Amino acid sequence: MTICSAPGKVFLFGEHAVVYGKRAIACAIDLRTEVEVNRGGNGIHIHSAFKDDPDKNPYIKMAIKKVQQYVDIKNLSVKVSSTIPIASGLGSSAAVTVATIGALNEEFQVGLRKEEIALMAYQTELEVQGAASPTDTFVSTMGGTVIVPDRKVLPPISCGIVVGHTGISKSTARMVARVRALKEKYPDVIGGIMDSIGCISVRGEDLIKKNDYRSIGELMNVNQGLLDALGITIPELSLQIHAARQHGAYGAKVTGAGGGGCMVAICDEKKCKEIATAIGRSYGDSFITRSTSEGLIIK
Ligand SMILES: Nc1ncnc2c1ncn2[C@@H]1O[C@H](COP(=O)(O)OP(=O)(O)OP(=O)(O)O)[C@@H](O)[C@H]1O
Ligand SMILES: C[C@@](O)(CCO)CC(=O)[O-]
Ligand SMILES: [Mg+2]
Repeated sequence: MTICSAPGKVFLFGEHAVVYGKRAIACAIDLRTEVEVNRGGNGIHIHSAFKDDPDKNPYIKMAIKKVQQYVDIKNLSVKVSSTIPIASGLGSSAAVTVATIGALNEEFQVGLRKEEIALMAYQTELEVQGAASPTDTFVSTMGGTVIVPDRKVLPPISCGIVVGHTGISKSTARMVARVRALKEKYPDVIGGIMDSIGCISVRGEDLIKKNDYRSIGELMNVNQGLLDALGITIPELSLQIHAARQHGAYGAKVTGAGGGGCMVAICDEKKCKEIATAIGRSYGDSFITRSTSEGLIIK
């Protein structure tokens, strides 16, 4: 029996643009998905409290298929438990994929290194979704603050992080397809927006190294303006974003694919409670979280 867990994430900068090779920066957060694998039984059985997916666990099944390229897995039970809101921009699909591959790697002594697990998890997301960047799977495997496609790992950020959750679920695959259609229709216009988002992430690396959270927040706000231009913000997310800014956040934006799901604000730690309350009053729920260095771990 092996148990592994892997974290969710927030994007500071670069979602959507990263699908086109632009730079993005994301932080692992202290919400996690735990996967327990047990050999034996009769066939492959998956148990998860999340049962809404019409495709019935596509990420877990694809993750098992990837590991089956290395070892014969016939009889197996997989149990999943998670504190990451699903289909909400916090990387729940990456966390369940990374934790599954990590647990199988350990249980069947496949010998994959962390970089290889991250790559296999990325290929899993790519096959299930049709399009994906390596960001979510890389940050979930490595923890800390990551820069993609460079695959740099920096320490966790040390400011306050508040997440607003609209409770409106969305599908990453569908949002990525919508942005792609817009880009194909107006390649010159949307291409320029993608370039600008990439520039923000390039500036962001230096600011993160200097712990300049005020400037990081300023650029998160600029990034949000560009995400809005891509059409991925909904009114409920805008309410939460503006509530966070009005109550002293350094910056606030959508995290992940948009179309619903979550926004993220960064702030002085002392301001977290006030901002979380303001977000919750504007729409949906909110919670305070932390950036973590703990990526994929074996329990
Ligand atoms: N605990 C879980 N158990 C089983 N499947 C899960 C679990 N968590 C996530 N999933 C799978 O991930 C899918 C949601 O992935 P999706 O990429 O749309 O959203 P997300 O990863 O939460 O957000 P984002 O990709 O924007 O960060 C679910 O439909 C389900 O297939
Ligand atoms: C929208 C997107 O950029 C972020 C999803 O968390 C898709 C991806 O990077 O795979
Ligand atoms: Mg996902």
